[in-house]
Amino acid sequence: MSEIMKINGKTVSEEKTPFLIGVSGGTASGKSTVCKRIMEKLGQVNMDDTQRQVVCISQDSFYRELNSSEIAKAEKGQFNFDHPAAFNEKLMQKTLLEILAGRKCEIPTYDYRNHALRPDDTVTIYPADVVLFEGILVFYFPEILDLFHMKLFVDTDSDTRLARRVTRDINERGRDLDQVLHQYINFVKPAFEEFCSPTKKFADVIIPRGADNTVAIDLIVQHIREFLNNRLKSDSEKISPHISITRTNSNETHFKRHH
Ligand SMILES: Nc1ncnc2c1ncn2[C@@H]1O[C@H](COP(=O)(O)OP(=O)(O)O)[C@@H](O)[C@H]1O
Ligand SMILES: Nc1ccn([C@@H]2O[C@H](COP(=O)(O)O)[C@@H](O)[C@H]2O)c(=O)n1
Repeated sequence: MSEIMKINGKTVSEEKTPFLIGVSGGTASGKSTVCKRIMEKLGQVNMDDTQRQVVCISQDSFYRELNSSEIAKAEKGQFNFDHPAAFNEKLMQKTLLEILAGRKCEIPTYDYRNHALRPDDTVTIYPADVVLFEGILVFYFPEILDLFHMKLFVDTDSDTRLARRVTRDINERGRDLDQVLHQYINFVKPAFEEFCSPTKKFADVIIPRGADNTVAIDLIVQHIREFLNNRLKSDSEKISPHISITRTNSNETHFKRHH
């Protein structure tokens, strides 16, 4: 018998509810890189999307649409993308609730060069056992904060973050140096101090130095592995035909979900 539980007033089967992990931290702190390392260590990277047990979603997919005057500002580094009002909070919450209810979702990808979502370039998020949701303000909105089963904060020195951000925004996001620095000094840094940094207190685990901190990442991976093994055990006790398990070596376990 599957347990029935309520998530924000909605009834869902606990059996299907993924373990939702929030990953926050300042810009360029290494949130995506930490998530990538976790996925790699769990053997979840080179596999078909439909078979993944662990998936990662970026909060950037929930930036709200800008009007033409806001886009003109954004092009000059004069729009505040680090303020909570830049996000579509309701859509973010609705999508996470769908995910927690074990439903398949379509999520748009974000185009940093044009400051817009790509509605025609969506990613399908298939039901998974563990979902990582990463972004600068994932712990800011109380109703979203409440949904996480585990909260990680990537804590990287701000000079290191600025240095990485300059290189990344120029090389990958089509920005020039003046624009990056103007945006950083006027919006990114003050908003980090006002909205992101205070949410560090909600974290269960703080990861100093981000992806360089292999000890912290290994501990988190171990915790996720235990969750997956327990779920697998209870699934196989019910003789589920939907999941198969392969152990490739003593440290790596590959899980496959058959839809
Ligand atoms: N430990 C690290 N050492 C060197 N470069 C890193 C490290 N972690 C991240 N980076 C680089 O810094 C930039 C930002 O990292 P990313 O993981 O995308 O941060 P975030 O998701 O927090 O914005 C990327 O170009 C990434 O390759
Ligand atoms: N059009 C946009 C949208 C967002 N940003 C910046 O991205 C940062 C968040 O992404 P990270 O990978 O760095 O966490 C945030 O600080 C925004 O300033 C942007 O520059 N342009």
